[in-house]
Amino acid sequence: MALETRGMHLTLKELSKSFGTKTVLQNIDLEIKPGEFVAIVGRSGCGKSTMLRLIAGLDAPSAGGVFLNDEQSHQQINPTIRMMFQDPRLLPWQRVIANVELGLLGSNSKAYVRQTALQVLRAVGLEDRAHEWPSVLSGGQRQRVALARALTSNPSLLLLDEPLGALDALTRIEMQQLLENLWQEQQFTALLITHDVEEAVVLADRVVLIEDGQIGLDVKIDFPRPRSRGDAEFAKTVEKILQRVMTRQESDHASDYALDSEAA
Ligand SMILES: Nc1ncnc2c1ncn2[C@@H]1O[C@H](COP(=O)(O)OP(=O)(O)OP(=O)(O)O)[C@@H](O)[C@H]1O
Repeated sequence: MALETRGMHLTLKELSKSFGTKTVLQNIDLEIKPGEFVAIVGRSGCGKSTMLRLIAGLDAPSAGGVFLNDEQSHQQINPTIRMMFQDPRLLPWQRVIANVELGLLGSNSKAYVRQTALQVLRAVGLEDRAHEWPSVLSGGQRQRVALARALTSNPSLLLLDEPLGALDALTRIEMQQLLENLWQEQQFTALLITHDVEEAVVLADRVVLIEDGQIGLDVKIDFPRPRSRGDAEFAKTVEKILQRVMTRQESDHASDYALDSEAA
């Protein structure tokens, strides 16, 4: 696996997206440094997945732009960006190894593709399941295969749309640790959508809250890693972000409270 820093520098400039008359994202300015891990939180329907789709080039902004390593993206598919979803989206008619090999696009030799896929499967702890069908794996194992597939091509940006949302609590914690380890090792830039504020504070360098189509909070998390959920500062930070999310859910008016983008 590559050890050099090669995370993507991602910048959103005055990014807006509307569907018909409904404005979902409005003038979003956000800079994510190479190798940074940023978590996006916010109430259901606030525009988190829409933001990820714009970054991935799967949808076009209504105004403003997405800049990948300082170059404006024009909806072309960028092979150094990979996505992972809540549903692992494995091909059931392909064995685990073949599913992982799908992550390696282009004209690589068969031997290279096989060797790389096995190496990444080893990194997610599933090398011994390489020749099985996805259907015999557990939900957590399938998500590990999806993570392996996303990482085979050494992405510079990994977009994670609630990838651990369907897992049980223990498997989820194990996957968080695996994701953190692989991110530290491979040094890609990571953007994680999650409904779980604790997960955001465990994993991210920054937690960004989207509300009313804008950035309501941008909180730097600088506790040492690996982070302990039992730590008093940790619990305080989670609580403050949660309070803000919940306050907003109960409020009908954006002007009911002031924006505070300094710290939670
Ligand atoms: N293609 C589309 N056409 C019309 N409306 C859309 C489209 N895609 C998303 N929306 C609307 O945009 C809003 C934001 O959707 P989005 O999926 O980005 O929210 P989200 O924050 O990811 O929600 P959740 O947390 O529930 O997944 C929603 O009101 C949704 O109905």
